[in-house]
This record gives sequence, structure tokens and C-alpha cells, in this order.
Amino acid sequence: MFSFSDNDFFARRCVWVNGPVIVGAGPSGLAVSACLKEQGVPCVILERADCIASLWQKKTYDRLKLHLPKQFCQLPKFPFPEHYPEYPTKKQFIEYLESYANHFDIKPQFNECVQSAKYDEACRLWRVKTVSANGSEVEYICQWLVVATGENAERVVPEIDGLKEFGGEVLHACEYKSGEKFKGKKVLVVGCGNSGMEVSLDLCNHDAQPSMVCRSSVHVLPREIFRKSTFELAMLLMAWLPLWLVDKILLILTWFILGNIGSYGLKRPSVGPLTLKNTQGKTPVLDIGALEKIRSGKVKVVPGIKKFNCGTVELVNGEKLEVDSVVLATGYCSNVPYWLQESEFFSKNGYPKAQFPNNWKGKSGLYAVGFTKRGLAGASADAIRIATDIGKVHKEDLKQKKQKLLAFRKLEFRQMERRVYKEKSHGLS
Ligand SMILES: Cc1cc2nc3c(=O)[nH]c(=O)nc-3n(C[C@H](O)[C@H](O)[C@H](O)COP(=O)(O)OP(=O)(O)OC[C@H]3O[C@@H](n4cnc5c(N)ncnc54)[C@H](O)[C@@H]3O)c2cc1C
Ligand SMILES: NC(=O)C1=CN([C@@H]2O[C@H](COP(=O)(O)OP(=O)(O)OC[C@H]3O[C@@H](n4cnc5c(N)ncnc54)[C@H](OP(=O)(O)O)[C@@H]3O)[C@@H](O)[C@H]2O)C=CC1
Ligand SMILES: O=C(O)C(=O)Cc1c[nH]c2ccccc12
Repeated sequence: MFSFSDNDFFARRCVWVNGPVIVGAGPSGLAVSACLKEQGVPCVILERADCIASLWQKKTYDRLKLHLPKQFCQLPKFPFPEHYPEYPTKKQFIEYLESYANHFDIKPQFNECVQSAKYDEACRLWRVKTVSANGSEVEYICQWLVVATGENAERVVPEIDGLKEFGGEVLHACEYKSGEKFKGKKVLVVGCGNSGMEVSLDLCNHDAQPSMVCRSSVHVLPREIFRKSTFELAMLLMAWLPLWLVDKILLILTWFILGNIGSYGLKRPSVGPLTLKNTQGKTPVLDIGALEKIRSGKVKVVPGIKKFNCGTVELVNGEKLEVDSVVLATGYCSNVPYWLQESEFFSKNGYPKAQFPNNWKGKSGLYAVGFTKRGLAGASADAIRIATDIGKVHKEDLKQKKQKLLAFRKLEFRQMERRVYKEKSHGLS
């Protein structure tokens, strides 16, 4: 039935999966798996790391908390414990995800990195190849493929002139844990998104001297307005008002609370924060204290980088700064183009081509979860849709299988009846 070449066949083990293969055991993969369980559909999750939610467990800093209130971050069918605070800590979020996996009895295949996935037109099945930490290779064959590798699968490391000659420590925000080891050091933080802002704040709290590069523009909003989450307020307003008007209201309220951030070297984009998030996926910074450090001069905001020299950085305005270490808070990207051999549903940038809310389903049993640029809430919505969709086909398949089995049993029964009749008539004669 399968079109294996001899080499393929002997080199790797082949596994038939009776249900979907999900790539990635982050919140998105776990959510799909849980929703599938509810539909009675078995599945296999392939995860390159040795644990669930590796982004949260291995690639985030110690002081991280959820940015949005907990009701916007919980996964389907299993709420956060009631005693959790409005903004759970990273530790609490990981504990929640562990109990989520336990509750739904989800057991991913760890240490299996998906190297390639391809739809085999001949047998109308997906062929998913993995390599494990010890080098062994497995090929999974399945009817459905769910991509849950996330928007933050790989770090973005820009090429900056002279960075190789810089000489000091250079790390990406995903390797940054705490400012403890930077005490007294001059640190250049490249990027002013949520990561850049929070790393800069953390460095200040550990008596380091951060300078933060803001090469273009950024929206900074207070995390709360009138003691209510800004995100929640925005959601409420969006139910009644057009996006542009919600943006205007948010910016006016922000101006009252935070003042004119332009005077600190932080330029605001020309389009509003929610419009920018919707059109370009650029998340506004939800401020939890970095702005105060900028205002007091403890975090210095600097323009774009021209080049690095040994121990120094030269900025586009000609200024030169002495720097001990560099933290690249320059963001993340999808890794889908590296392993998924498909170009109709996914675009070259690793995101589905279609716009939200039509970006969760492709052709031939292909699905994407967690690529909406709408955080955990977006992933949960995708997961429910995907599991319902697969559940329908699976139920139909089961019905057909049952009918076929029933027809087979009837046939068997009739043959048996005939045999008994024959034997009886022989016996009589
Ligand atoms: C620092 C930070 C804070 C955030 N805070 C919030 C927040 O407060 N609220 C919110 O809504 N969103 C937040 N987000 C957005 C974030 O995208 C979600 O929180 C969430 O982690 C997305 O889940 P995911 O499962 O889609 O992706 P991930 O959590 O990235 O999980 C993907 C998994 O796929 C695995 N994987 C990748 N490639 C392969 C492969 N080839 N083979 C096998 N496995 C693979 C990875 O190892 C990983 O475990 C934050 C993001 C970051 C970086
Ligand atoms: N507590 C929380 O909930 C947190 C959530 N997050 C989320 O994680 C995701 C990723 O955030 P983050 O890691 O901040 O990444 P972002 O993609 O949001 O920000 C990247 C930053 O790096 C800058 N940058 C990129 N390349 C260069 C360069 N060559 N020179 C100078 N600057 C550069 C960008 O500038 P430009 O805009 O000019 O391209 C931008 O300011 C977001 O969705 C964010 O909301 C992150 C941290 C905490
Ligand atoms: O933190 C993130 O990456 C998110 O995507 C969360 C999020 C989704 N929509 C938003 C709008 C404003 C601020 C954060 C988010």
C-alpha cells in the first residue's frame, strides 16, 4: 500500500497512527489533543524537547508572568485553579499545563523532532519523519496532520555589522533567566517589544545598567486602566465600537496614565495598537514597570545600531557606547518551512496564508493551531474547531467501519447457516 523505497524501509521504523499526528506539545498541541479526547479520537503528539511546553519551561526568564488576565489564557475544558492570581506566574502556568496533560491523560512522544512531513498523493496519507536525540529515525503515517509548533519556534538573530568582533557575551532573550549575573554591567538590550522591556526592567532590578535599542516605533500601554485589564477593556469596547475608535480611546487613556512616551525616545507607530496587532501581528507592550525605569533614566533608550566594535556599539546617530554584554530581544519565528513540504496552505514565512479566522484548516487533512497572532486565546479557539472537524470525519469513518463489519458478520453468519444446513442434509441422507 505504501510507496517505500528499500532504503527508507530498512533505515527507519514505520508507525501507523490511527488518528491525527500533532507536531508540538506546547499549549496548542495539548489543547487539540484534549479536545480530540473528548471526541473519542486517539492521536500522537511528537515533541522535539523532553517536556511539555518547552517554550515556557526552557526559554523564558524567571520573572515572567502571563500578560493577559487568566480567563484569556486558559485552555479549553479545564479552567485555571480558582486560587490562581489574575496574572499567573510562569511556574503556575507550567503547573497548570502539567495538570492539564495529566487530566486528559496526554502522553507526548518526547525527544522526537519532526524533520519532514509530506502528503503522499498515491496513498492519500501524511508521512511524517522524525529523528530522536539518539539518532534513531521513525516514520509516522496518518490521515491528519496538526501543526502546533508555534509562532515562537526559533529565535530571530539579526545580522549586525561587527557583532562577531564584539567580544563580550551575546545572548538571545530566550536564554536570559535573570539579571543576577549582570550586576554592575553595561548591557545593551536590542529590541523594545515585551521581551526587551521586561529584560531591561529585570536588569535594573539587579543593579545592571541597561540601554534598550528602539530602532523604529512601539506602542506601550499600561497593563491596567482604572484597575481593569487593558486587554479586557479593549475586548469589551470592541464588542460595541469600531477598532479605530477603540484604538483612539486606548491611546487617550494611555496618555493620561503614562504621559507622552515620545519624550523618552519611544516613538509611537502611526496606526493604533489593536489595528497594528490585527494587521501586522505586532504585540503592544503591556507595561509592568519598565516605563518608570525609563522615565527615571535607569533604562536608557537608544536608536538603531550601526555596528559593533570590540567592547563598543556605534548607533545610527553616531553615538558610541561601551557595552559589556548584549541581549538580543529581537523576537521569534515559525519553523514550519524547514520541515513541512507543502506550499498551498502555509506561506514561506511559516504562517498560514489565509487570514484569521480561516487559517486553521488546509487540504488533505492538514491543520494549523496557534498561528493566529492572538496568543493562547487564539490557540484555544483553533483547537476546538480542529477537534470538532476531525471528530466529524472520524465518527463517519467509524460508522462506515461498523457498517462494513456488520455486513461482514452477516455474511459470516449466512455462510455458517449454509454449512450447518449442508451438514444436516448430508447427515440425513
Ligand atoms: C515570553 C513569552 C510570553 C508569552 N506570554 C503570553 C501571554 O501571557 N498570553 C498569551 O496569550 N500568549 C503569550 N505568549 C504567546 C505564546 O505564543 C503562547 O503563550 C504559547 O506558548 C503558544 O503555544 P504553542 O503551543 O502554539 O507554541 P509553543 O509554546 O512554542 O509550543 C510549540 C512546541 O512545538 C515544539 N516543536 C517545534 N518544532 C518542532 C518540531 N519540528 N518537531 C517537534 N516539536 C517541535 C516546541 O519544542 C514546543 O514545545 C508568550 C510568548 C512568549 C515568547
Ligand atoms: N509577559 C508576557 O506575556 C510576554 C509576552 N511576550 C510575547 O512574546 C512574543 C515575542 O515578543 P518579543 O520577544 O518582544 O519579540 P517582538 O517580535 O515583539 O519584538 C522584537 C523587537 O526586536 C526589534 N528588532 C528586531 N531586529 C532588530 C535589529 N536588527 N535591530 C534593532 N531592533 C531589532 C524589533 O524592532 P522593530 O519593531 O523595529 O522590528 C522589536 O522591537 C510577543 O507576542 C510578546 O507579546 C514576550 C515577553 C513577555
Ligand atoms: O503576548 C502575546 O504574544 C499575545 O499574543 C497576547 C495578546 C493577544 N492579543 C493581544 C493584544 C494586546 C496585547 C497582547 C495580546
